[in-house]
Amino acid sequence: MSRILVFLASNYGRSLEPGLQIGPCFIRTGPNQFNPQDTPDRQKLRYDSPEFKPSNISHGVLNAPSFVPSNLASHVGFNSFEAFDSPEPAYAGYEQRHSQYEHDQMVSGFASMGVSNSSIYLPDLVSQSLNDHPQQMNQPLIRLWICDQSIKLQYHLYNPPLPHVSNMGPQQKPIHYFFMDENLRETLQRRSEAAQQLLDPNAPEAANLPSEVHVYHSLSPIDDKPERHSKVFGFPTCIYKAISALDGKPYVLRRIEGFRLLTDAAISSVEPWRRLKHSSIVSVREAFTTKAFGDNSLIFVYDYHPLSTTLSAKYLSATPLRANAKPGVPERSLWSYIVQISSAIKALHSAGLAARILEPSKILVTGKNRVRLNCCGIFDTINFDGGKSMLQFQQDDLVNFGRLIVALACGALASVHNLPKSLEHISRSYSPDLKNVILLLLSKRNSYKSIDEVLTMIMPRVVHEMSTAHGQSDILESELTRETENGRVVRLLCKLGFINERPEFDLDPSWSETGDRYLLKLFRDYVFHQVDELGNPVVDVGHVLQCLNKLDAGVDEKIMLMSRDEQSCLIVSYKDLKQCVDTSFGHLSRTL
Ligand SMILES: Nc1ncnc2c1ncn2[C@@H]1O[C@H](COP(=O)(O)OP(=O)(O)OP(=O)(O)O)[C@@H](O)[C@H]1O
Repeated sequence: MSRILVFLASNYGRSLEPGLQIGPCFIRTGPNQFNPQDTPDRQKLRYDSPEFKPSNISHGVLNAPSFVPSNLASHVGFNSFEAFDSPEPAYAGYEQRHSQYEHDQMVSGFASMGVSNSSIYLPDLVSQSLNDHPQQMNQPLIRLWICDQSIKLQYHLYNPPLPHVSNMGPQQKPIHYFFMDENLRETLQRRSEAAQQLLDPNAPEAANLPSEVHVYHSLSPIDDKPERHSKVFGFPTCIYKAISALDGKPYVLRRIEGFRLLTDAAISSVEPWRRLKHSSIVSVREAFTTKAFGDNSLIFVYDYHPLSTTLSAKYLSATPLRANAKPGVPERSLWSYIVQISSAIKALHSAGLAARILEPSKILVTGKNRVRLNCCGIFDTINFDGGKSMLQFQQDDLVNFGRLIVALACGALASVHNLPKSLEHISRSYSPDLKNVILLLLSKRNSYKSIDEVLTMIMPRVVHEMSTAHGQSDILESELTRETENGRVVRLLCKLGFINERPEFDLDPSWSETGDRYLLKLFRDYVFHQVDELGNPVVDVGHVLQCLNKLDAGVDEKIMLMSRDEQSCLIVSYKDLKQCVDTSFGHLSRTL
C-alpha cells in the first residue's frame, strides 16, 4: 500500500490546552512558520500534566500504547492538501481539479469558525514565509491557532492585508476576504464586552447600590459625572446598567431621585410608550417607583445601547462662546440625523404622543450616523397633565427640533440665542434647504404645523437616506453570509460527537465496531487525528473543514480509512459516510 502522507503541519507545536478556543488564524504560505521557542510547553498535552486531568479517563486508556498511525491518512481521491514536496504547487493543482466554489466554501467555513475570537498574525508570517519559501506562495492551506481562553482579544493585531500580500492572483484570496469586516467585528466585539461588563463588587460605587431593584440586579452606574442634578428634568438623576432577571438582558434604569408620585395615572402614561417601537427611539420597557435606594425613586427602564454617546457629547462644545464652538456636524450626517429624527417624530405624533425632550443630551448616538430619541415618556409622568396639552407639546417638539438643528449646525447649544448670526453661518456652510427647514420649524404662525410639512420639504433627503440604509443593509447581509457556514459545520460536528464513542454502548460491539459507526469512528481519526511523518499531531482546521464540508455535501470523492492497528483499510466515499451519519443519528434520535 502506498503511503501518501497528508503533510499539513510540520513543526507546528501549538498545544491543545483545556478550555480551548479557536484563536488567531493565518494562511500558510510555507512550512516552519513558527518559532518553536514561542510554542507553549508540549508537556501540557500530556494526560498527566497539571493542566489536563480528566477525571473520567479509564485506566486502560491511560496505559494504552501511544497511537501513531503514520499511514492512517492516506488518500485515494485527490486532495488539495498534498505533500510539500509535490512537484506542482498545491494551489494550482487544486484549482485544476476543484471548483473555486468548493475551495471558497471550505475556506469560508473555516473563516467563519474563527471569527468570533480571532486575531491575525498574518503580516509577520507572510512576509517571513515569502522570503524563505517563495515557491509556497500559492498554497491555499489555512491554519487555525488554538489559544487559551484567558487571552483577551488583541484588536491591534487584527491588521488589514499589507500591500505585498494583497497583490495576489485571481485564484488567490487574502484571508480577510473570508472574514467579517474587521471594523464591524471590532465594533460588535467591543459592544458585547461593554454589555457584559459588571461592576466590581468591591468598588466604592457598589457600596451604595442595592443588590436588586424590582426584577433588575447587578446595577452599575453608567454616567460617572459628579453633577447629578439634571438640567433637563430638574431632579437629581442617575442612570445604571442592570440585568433583568426575567430575560438576562442588560437594560438602562434611569432613576429620578426623591420623586413622589401623586397619582397612579401619571405612571400609566408610560403605557403608550411601551407599545411604540421605532428604529430611532430608545424603547421604553417600563416605569415603576421604588424605595430600594432608600428614598422615593421613580425608575424608567430603557433598552441598553452599549457604547453609545449623545449628540451633545459628540458635537457640542461645553462653552457657549462661538469662538470655542466645534465646527458643526458634517452636512451628510446632519441630513441623516434630520431624516431619522423626523421619522421618529412622525411615529410618535401619529401615536398621539409628544417627545417633549428634543435636546442634544437626550439623543443617543448608537452607531455610525444612527441616532435615537432617548428618555421618552419621562415628562409625561413627572409633569403629568392627563394629555390635555398634547397638541401644544407636539408644536413644541417642532420648535425644539428646529433649535436642535441650529445647535448641531453651529456646534454650540447657545447658538440658538443669536439666531440671525447662526442662520448666516448656516447659509454659508450648508445647502440652502437646511436653512429652509430650520425656518419652517422655528417660524411662528397662527395655524398648527405638522411634521408632514417637514417630511415633504426634505423628501429628496429622505429618498437618499433610504437608499443609503438599503445599501448598508446589503453590506451587513453579505457580512452575515460569510458567517452562515459556522452553523452548518457545528451542526455536523454535534452529530458526529453524539454518535462517536457513546459510553453506554461501549461494550455493545454492534454499535461501535461494525457497520456505520465503525466507519464514522475511523473517519473521526481521519479528520482529527492525523499525524505528520514524525508522528507529531497535525492540528489543521483547514483539513478538518475540508473533510466536514465534503461530508456535508456528500460528494463522491473517496478516501481511505485505516484502523488504528493498521490491519484493516476501507475505501469509502463521502457520500457513503454522509449516509452513515444520517442513519446513525436517526437511530439515536429514535431511541430518545
Ligand atoms: N439607553 C442607553 N443605553 C446606553 N447608554 C445610555 C443610554 N442612555 C444614556 N446612556 C449613556 O449615559 C450617558 C449619560 O446620559 P444622560 O442622559 O444622563 O446625559 P447627560 O449628559 O448626563 O444629561 P443630564 O444633564 O440629564 O444628566 C450618555 O452619554 C450615554 O452614553
